[in-house]
Amino acid sequence: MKKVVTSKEMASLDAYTIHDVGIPSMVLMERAALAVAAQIQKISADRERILVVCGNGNNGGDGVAVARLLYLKGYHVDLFLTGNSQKYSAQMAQQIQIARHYHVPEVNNPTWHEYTTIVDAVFGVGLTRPVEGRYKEIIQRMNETDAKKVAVDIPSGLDGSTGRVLGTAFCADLTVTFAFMKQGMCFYPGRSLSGKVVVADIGIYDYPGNYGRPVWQLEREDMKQLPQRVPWGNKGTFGKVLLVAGSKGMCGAAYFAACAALNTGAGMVKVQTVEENRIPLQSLLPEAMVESVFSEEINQQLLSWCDVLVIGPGLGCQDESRERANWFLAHGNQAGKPVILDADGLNLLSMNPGWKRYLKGNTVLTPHMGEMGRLTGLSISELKEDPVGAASDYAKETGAVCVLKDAGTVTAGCRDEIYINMSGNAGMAAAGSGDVLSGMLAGVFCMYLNNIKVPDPARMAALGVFLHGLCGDRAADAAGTRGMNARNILDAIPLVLRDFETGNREEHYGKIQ
Ligand SMILES: NC(=O)C1=CN([C@@H]2O[C@H](COP(=O)(O)OP(=O)(O)OC[C@H]3O[C@@H](n4cnc5c(N)ncnc54)[C@H](OP(=O)(O)O)[C@@H]3O)[C@@H](O)[C@H]2O)[C@@H](O)CC1
Ligand SMILES: Nc1ncnc2c1ncn2[C@@H]1O[C@H](COP(=O)(O)OP(=O)(O)O)[C@@H](O)[C@H]1O
Ligand SMILES: [K+]
Repeated sequence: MKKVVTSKEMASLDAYTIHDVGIPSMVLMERAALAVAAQIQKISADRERILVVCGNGNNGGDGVAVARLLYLKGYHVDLFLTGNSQKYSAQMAQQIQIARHYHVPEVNNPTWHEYTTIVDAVFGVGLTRPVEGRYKEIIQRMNETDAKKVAVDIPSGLDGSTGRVLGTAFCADLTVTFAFMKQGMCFYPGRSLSGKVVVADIGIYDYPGNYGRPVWQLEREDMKQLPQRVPWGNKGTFGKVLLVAGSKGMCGAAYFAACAALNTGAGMVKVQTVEENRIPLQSLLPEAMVESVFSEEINQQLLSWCDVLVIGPGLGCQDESRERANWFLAHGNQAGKPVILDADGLNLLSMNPGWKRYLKGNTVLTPHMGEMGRLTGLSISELKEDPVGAASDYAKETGAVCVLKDAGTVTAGCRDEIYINMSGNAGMAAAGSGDVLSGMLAGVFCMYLNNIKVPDPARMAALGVFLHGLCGDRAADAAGTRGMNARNILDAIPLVLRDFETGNREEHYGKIQ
């Protein structure tokens, strides 16, 4: 799990390390420059020509130090100091003095096409306003070259908190970022502009003070947290999922969610749906049971049978759908069962705000941007401006976990734990992917039924979101991002889970012959 910080938080961490811990700024800068130089050495052959473009601040200071380190290693490096010497930060001025001592070459008007690597040290996390004028022109020239492009800390022009471009931005192949992943590099377009990201340890660590909300990015390694399947279990042990899903003419969503729950390892699945969906569902997914009677007695039986509920995929918003959602949401939460509320379940929630009283810490809401707009009254552009804030505010307001789905899905619980998801791809922007997610989330909740240590529901939801993206990536490997569909994601679930299972099995039972 990697910590993710905003520009403002990074500035506080820098200041804390320098002033409270006592590590001099020049020491941090040297470590930062060493990390960048090491990465450049990996991608640049000896004879290549490197141009390091520096601004006035400490990001520029890093760049000057990088140029010096590479020059002293024998690289053909030129420094291009773009700013006004009157405005140099103290460290930048000191770095220039050191570089001049070693006669690192400087150019004022670079012949751009001669360079094979361009290093961007114009602006870092200190960018405060849109890039204009001469800086804009320089960044555009840097982007136009065919050289390999390396950004120091963050591509210049990128807002380190939102991922938005401020005026114009450097488009990097590689970004060497310091201490922590920056939030603006997790969201598009920042994520595309950053290229490959290496997070370098430069001696800045977390501190116990509260400088903001902790935000995390899950990694493959974290999937090892998923509990292994207990060897003594039966189908009841592994969880019973009830899906309140599907309406007349909307059977597919119920199928995707039900199949996803089974493929993620749930022991049994029942679908509460309309009679019209019985035959198609049972033909498509004979493993699932179907119930179409909606009565107090049958509903109570379904509820006491299940461990986890999914309410909403393909449910529709008509009166009869509203009654179904209302009954199972109200009673499900009263019974203390985890509820995944998705799709029309969320649309019904926005039409019936009184339902918020049914939401609890183990309710997971999975709105995409459109659904979130209906729930909160915010526009999509407002939501995209600060998805972390939007998800976390809504989680706090409702007391539920909010999974705000997008290319970088944000999962927030009401206890301030926030996750930004980086798995998945544009092939998942296709009908049915969201239904698969809701079923997978139920499957992940089922995995923890027999576990002594049950993580916070927000963590379980974030693991499900990450897993969903990994399955999307596996589906894209098989079918490409254009041709893949929700069924490819369903097919990928067992394969992806198997990767993590093999390790577990060997760890627990020794190598299987
Ligand atoms: N703290 C440390 O010791 C460490 C910091 N480290 C490094 O420092 C970076 C942060 O450095 P930083 O805070 O100096 O800010 P930075 O990103 O260089 O930009 C500020 C400069 O840009 C200018 N400027 C801003 N916007 C502008 C615009 N639109 N158009 C034009 N100018 C604009 C601004 O000018 P001003 O606003 O004052 O006019 C100022 O001159 C960080 O990313 C990392 O690389 C590491 O070495 C580790 C140790
Ligand atoms: N470009 C993308 N990169 C990564 N994940 C994506 C991308 N586009 C969509 N997704 C994921 O695919 C799913 C789409 O869900 P949703 O919008 O509810 O679709 P549907 O309702 O059609 O099933 C979400 O989990 C979302 O995060
Ligand atoms: K930069």
